[in-house]
Amino acid sequence: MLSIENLSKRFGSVSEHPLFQAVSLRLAPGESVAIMGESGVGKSTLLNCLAGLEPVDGGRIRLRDTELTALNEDDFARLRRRDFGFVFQSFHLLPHLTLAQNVALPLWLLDLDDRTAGERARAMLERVGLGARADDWPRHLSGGEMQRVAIARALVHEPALVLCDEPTGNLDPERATGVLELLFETIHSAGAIGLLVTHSPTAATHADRVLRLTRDGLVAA
Ligand SMILES: Nc1ncnc2c1ncn2[C@@H]1O[C@H](COP(=O)(O)OP(=O)(O)OP(=O)(O)O)[C@@H](O)[C@H]1O
Repeated sequence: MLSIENLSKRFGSVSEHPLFQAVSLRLAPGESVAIMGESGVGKSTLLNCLAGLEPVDGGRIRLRDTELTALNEDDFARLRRRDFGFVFQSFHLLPHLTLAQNVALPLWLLDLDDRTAGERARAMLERVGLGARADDWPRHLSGGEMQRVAIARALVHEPALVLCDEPTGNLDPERATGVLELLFETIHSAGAIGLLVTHSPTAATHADRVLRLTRDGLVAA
């Protein structure tokens, strides 16, 4: 379970109006939500707060039994490696690693041995339809294929929470649909919680629920 209670975030002095406040949301394993909202309202900042990359000014975030907002940086970094997956607009594949090595990265960071990490990475690449390309290089892939690898990397360590920031922003509509179907199918079947930030109403329809972020919280879109 992910539980966000009354979250608020402010940049600048306390006299300034918060960027957003009263953000509350509960999501069970296997559930997903898309968050839309006008440019600059704080969608990416909200994801950064959830990932512990930005401090919050008020409220609480709990994931499973852990209050994330009470963790110190080191503990959050450990938990982030284990329980979070990320998919961004830019695919962030490492060019000097093969696809299998890119996907194995989160497992190496969790100290899995090379052999197990390699096997799991290859199995995950199979799931996203790129098993035959495991030893190929990122530069040989199309944008849609790169994002499939990024999805495999985001989910290979079976994270509890997958944060996606405009994951199909660099893809044409046809590729975007295929990638989103794969992304949400993989999140749901893994029993993970998916949180998607997007400007695209079409992309948002792939999530179970669509919400809009406002300065005063999340409302139905
Ligand atoms: N580290 C920071 N320091 C100060 N202001 C920041 C910082 N990060 C973001 N902001 C400001 O917070 C506001 C929200 O930014 P954010 O990127 O979260 O919005 P967004 O809703 O994701 O926008 P978009 O849809 O355009 O990507 C913006 O005005 C931005 O300039």
